[in-house]
Amino acid sequence: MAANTVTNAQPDGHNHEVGVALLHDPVQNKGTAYTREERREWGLEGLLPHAVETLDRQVERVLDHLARVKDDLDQYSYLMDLEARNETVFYKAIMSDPKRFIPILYDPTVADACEAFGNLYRRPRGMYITRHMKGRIAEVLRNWPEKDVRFVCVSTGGRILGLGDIGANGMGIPIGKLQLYTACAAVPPKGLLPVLLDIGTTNEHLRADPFYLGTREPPVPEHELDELTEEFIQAVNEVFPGICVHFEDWKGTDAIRMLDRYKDKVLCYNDDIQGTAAVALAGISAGLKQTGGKLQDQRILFLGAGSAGLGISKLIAAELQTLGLSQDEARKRIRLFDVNGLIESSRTDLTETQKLWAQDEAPSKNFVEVVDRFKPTVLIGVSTKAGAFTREVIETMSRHTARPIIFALSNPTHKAECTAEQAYTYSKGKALFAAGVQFDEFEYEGKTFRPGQANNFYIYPAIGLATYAARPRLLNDECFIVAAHATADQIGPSLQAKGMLFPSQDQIVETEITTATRIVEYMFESGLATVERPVEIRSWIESLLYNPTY
Ligand SMILES: NC(=O)C1=CN([C@@H]2O[C@H](COP(=O)(O)OP(=O)(O)OC[C@H]3O[C@@H](n4cnc5c(N)ncnc54)[C@H](O)[C@@H]3O)[C@@H](O)[C@H]2O)C=CC1
Ligand SMILES: CC(=O)C(=O)O
Ligand SMILES: [Mg+2]
Repeated sequence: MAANTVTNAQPDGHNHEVGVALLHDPVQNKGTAYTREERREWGLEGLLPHAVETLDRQVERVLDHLARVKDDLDQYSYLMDLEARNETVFYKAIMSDPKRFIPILYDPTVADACEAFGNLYRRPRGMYITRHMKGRIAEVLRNWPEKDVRFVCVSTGGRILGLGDIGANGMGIPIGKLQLYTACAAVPPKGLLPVLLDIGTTNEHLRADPFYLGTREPPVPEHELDELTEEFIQAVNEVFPGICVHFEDWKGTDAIRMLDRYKDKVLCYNDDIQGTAAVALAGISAGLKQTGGKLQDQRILFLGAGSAGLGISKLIAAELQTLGLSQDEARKRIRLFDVNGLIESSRTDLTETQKLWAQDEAPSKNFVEVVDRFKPTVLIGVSTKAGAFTREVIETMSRHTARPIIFALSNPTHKAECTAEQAYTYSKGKALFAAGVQFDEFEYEGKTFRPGQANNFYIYPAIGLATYAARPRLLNDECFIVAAHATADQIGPSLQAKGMLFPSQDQIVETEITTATRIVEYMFESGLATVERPVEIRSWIESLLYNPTY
């Protein structure tokens, strides 16, 4: 047995595992695709059934199996197991039909996977950095076997989708987000590291759950979180030089504070703030192409003024300034309404970032009243408040606006501010609608409406691919504005004619390569890129892509 599991030194200096160890290595394992010669060479004879199969046949088996699994969470579990057995088959299957698999690996099924994380747990994936490792984080990170890590997606679990604080159960999100770097933008999976920064959780129900896998403590106080994060940021940069830190699903105020602290110092971004902002800007731009309106003429109202709402507001205001408006004029076109009412200047509970958006106007705790008063042309839900876009809200908006643009971005499905059916019915078919999840097409008075999916997965994998290729010093807001325009520009006349606000998910890899190409061009033009500029950017990016093959 021992002789059957040792590693053999190869001419290229790398070790090649043999025997059972090889079959248990998901990156190298080819399973039934090993040829007879390979089976002899690598000590696999007798360890595999007789048949020698192609990769395509292996993928067919996966698809055939999944076609018979009814429950999405069961499909998710099967796919996670597949990835742990054979990464090549996993990505080949996912990338064969991204539209079908994005909702399984990611939003909305990943929400169920996170909620059941402790029950579903089978094997470790990614890294768990806890408060108890303070002072030793770099040492712990060195336990990760891959040395050339290019991205770390890190969450505290403090605000997972619209599910609130679910602590270490949130690990499903960094895992899923990084899987989409590969599935949607062909970023090689080798250098992707999911991390759960386990700072404790406010979730008493989970702390009492016997299957909970995180630290059973309330979260560390803010100053301790800041120290822990500072050490983490320094440690990942020391252990994995050139790494990009992707912040995901932190508690809103932590998310904003960390991005403000690190965006000009290290290569990092916050997907909920910047990625979401870009996808919203892309959707609004696409919507305006259909209505013939101009961004300068819009009145944009947000329900929710946390990391997503404030991030989108900032990027829209930046875009308006490039169109010639002053900062004040830009901000006047935007209103935010949070759990305590309209953000306006008499409020005493606002954060410094929220104060930037407070206008001198009458307070209100009544959302319909604010809709009636402000007459938004664009309504964006980032509140986690399911059903908040009531019939009254949408009817009031529709009275003032010929083609209301309505985005119900809160995730997962049961947190959306309204459904597609509600948006189209309440607006009498006038709304241009998108949600964080994909709603089905809807027939209204003989017309078929195609809701968009306004989800940051249209943006962050492209940012990832651009970053992977150009290795920028930093990522600035302009990278996200470029990404937004590149995404919107890919909705050509035929998609526009179908009322689509986002590109088709069938060709998501092509779409994100096109977006990444535009971002990389900007990175070279602005001096952010640190690698040598190639003659032809797109073909150079294409030469770097992951291709699931043996
Ligand atoms: N579609 C997408 O790509 C994305 C969607 N989101 C979703 O947006 C939602 C919010 O995310 P964050 O802004 O990061 O969270 P956050 O916790 O930072 O902010 C939530 C905001 O909603 C407000 N709020 C809560 N209950 C409310 C109520 N009943 N009425 C009005 N406002 C209320 C809060 O006061 C706060 O301002 C989440 O559900 C998340 O899943 C976030 C990022 C991307
Ligand atoms: C999509 C996403 O990033 C969120 O809902 O948090
Ligand atoms: Mg998120």
